[in-house]
Amino acid sequence: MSVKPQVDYTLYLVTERSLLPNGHEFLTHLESCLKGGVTLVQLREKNLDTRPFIDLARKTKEITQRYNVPLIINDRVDVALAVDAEGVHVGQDDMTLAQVRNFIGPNKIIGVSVNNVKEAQDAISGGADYLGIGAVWFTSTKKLSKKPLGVDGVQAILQAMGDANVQTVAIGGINQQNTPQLMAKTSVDGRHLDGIAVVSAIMSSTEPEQTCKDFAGVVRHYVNKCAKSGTPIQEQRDTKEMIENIIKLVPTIRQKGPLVHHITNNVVINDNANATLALGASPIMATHPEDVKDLAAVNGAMVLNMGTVDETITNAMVLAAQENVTHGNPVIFDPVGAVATNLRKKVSARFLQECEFTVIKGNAGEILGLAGKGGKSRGVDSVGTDDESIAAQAVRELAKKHKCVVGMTGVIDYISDGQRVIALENGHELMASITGSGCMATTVVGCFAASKLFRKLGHSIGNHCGVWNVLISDFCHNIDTVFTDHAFITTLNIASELAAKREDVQGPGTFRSALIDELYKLSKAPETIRSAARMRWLDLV
Ligand SMILES: Cc1ncc(COP(=O)(O)OP(=O)(O)O)c(N)n1
Ligand SMILES: Cc1ncsc1CCOP(=O)(O)O
Repeated sequence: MSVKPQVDYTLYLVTERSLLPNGHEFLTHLESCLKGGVTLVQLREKNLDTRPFIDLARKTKEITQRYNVPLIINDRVDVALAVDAEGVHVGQDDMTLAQVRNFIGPNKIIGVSVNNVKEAQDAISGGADYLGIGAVWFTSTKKLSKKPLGVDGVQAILQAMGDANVQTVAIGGINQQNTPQLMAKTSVDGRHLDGIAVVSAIMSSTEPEQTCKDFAGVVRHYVNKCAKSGTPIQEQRDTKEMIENIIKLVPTIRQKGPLVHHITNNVVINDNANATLALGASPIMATHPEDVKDLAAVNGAMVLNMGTVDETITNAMVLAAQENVTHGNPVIFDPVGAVATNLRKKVSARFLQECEFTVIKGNAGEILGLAGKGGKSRGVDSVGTDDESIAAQAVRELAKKHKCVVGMTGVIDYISDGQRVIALENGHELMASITGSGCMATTVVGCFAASKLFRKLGHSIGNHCGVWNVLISDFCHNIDTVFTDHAFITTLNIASELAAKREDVQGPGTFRSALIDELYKLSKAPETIRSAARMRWLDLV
């Protein structure tokens, strides 16, 4: 009698033949994926009659068997039995777990789709071997009947599971850009995802072997860290390496021209749009809820700036944050004047409660205030702290609490992912003499974050794997990508130093124009950043 196979859930390929690139044959594509490190395969055929389904399953199993990788059949117990597949995956509307177990016996694997804590608990008590938690994000592969969970929703399910003996994968909208974020943010207190289940980003890849290597490398990186420490410890990377990454990424913004949707304050709309253009990204400054929804489907990043508080705009911003999260887009929040008035305190509290941010970036007064460390604002101007350890604690605690990257701008900028804190030391005092320089820093973070999300209408991310291979190796294997995004503020700070040095700059008015020019010049010749950038890690207890 066969025994239940040991399964490695790291990279679970769920098939969808209609997504194959032109000229790719299914079984050859599958074999490349297995060579690239796929550890589990699910044959998912929604429209195939029984006999051709069995034929395909048999051919698929011949290949998976050669790679020692288990084959799971989606929905169809009869097909699984016919080819002696290693297991079956069922959803909430399919045959029940108990019925499947009766048919296929105790030594086969059963996976169950879950979307909330109750479904997870039922599946666990019913004896599921693994849970497919999703959809994490919006996906065009499957019509979703429920709102995507977001990373927070996945984490809530994982946490509620405690130490239950069941494996977990996340599914839905997972691509190479959002995998590090998903893995890092869901690894808490010893519980973590065991892997990811991916359809389109692998099935539509023109370089499936490399794509799978990249995915598997990222997932393993986080799973291994978690196994060692309970919560993954992020390394303090060599700052020289970080600077080289910035230099490499700068031109990709212009190459890709990603859309960066801003809902920002009345004072800085024009400067924020021009800074976006100067870096080679494409600004759109739209506030209507209908626009917000459509744009989320094509957006590279969402920049939200609460400088002009107004109820309609606040509602649009909350909607924009939520819509963009369901599409897996980075959302960057600038809590302008967060603690300046009672109204702003209420509004910023609402944002933090209702939205999931990738990055929160504010001045010292705002960040200290949100972190409960006594920050003050005079109007929207910062009244900060000269004490580096207070600044560092504030960014770190806020980042940990909201599970995102937090940056505090000022003479020195402090950035944290909840563990590490880095100080960026470039910048010029004239920045404080023009309005909206902090908002411009938020825009710069948005442009860099967007440049890694190569969304094209109607195309899946998998088509851009060539570019991804370069980026993934630089950004994903060692670090949480969003952390590096924030270090890109360095680019603006260096632009301010270059602008201030110019002979034609006589004061704030000329400085403002020169700043945009220097940002533009840096975007064309980023090597200048190499000798100019100054950043250092802080060692905190
Ligand atoms: C690993 C994994 N997780 C979830 C699903 C979704 O299954 P289901 O809800 O049954 O939807 P369909 O895949 O049948 O459309 C899955 N297939 N795999
Ligand atoms: C089958 C399934 N179940 C929940 S989301 C999903 C589709 C995931 O596809 P993709 O990886 O292309 O987003």
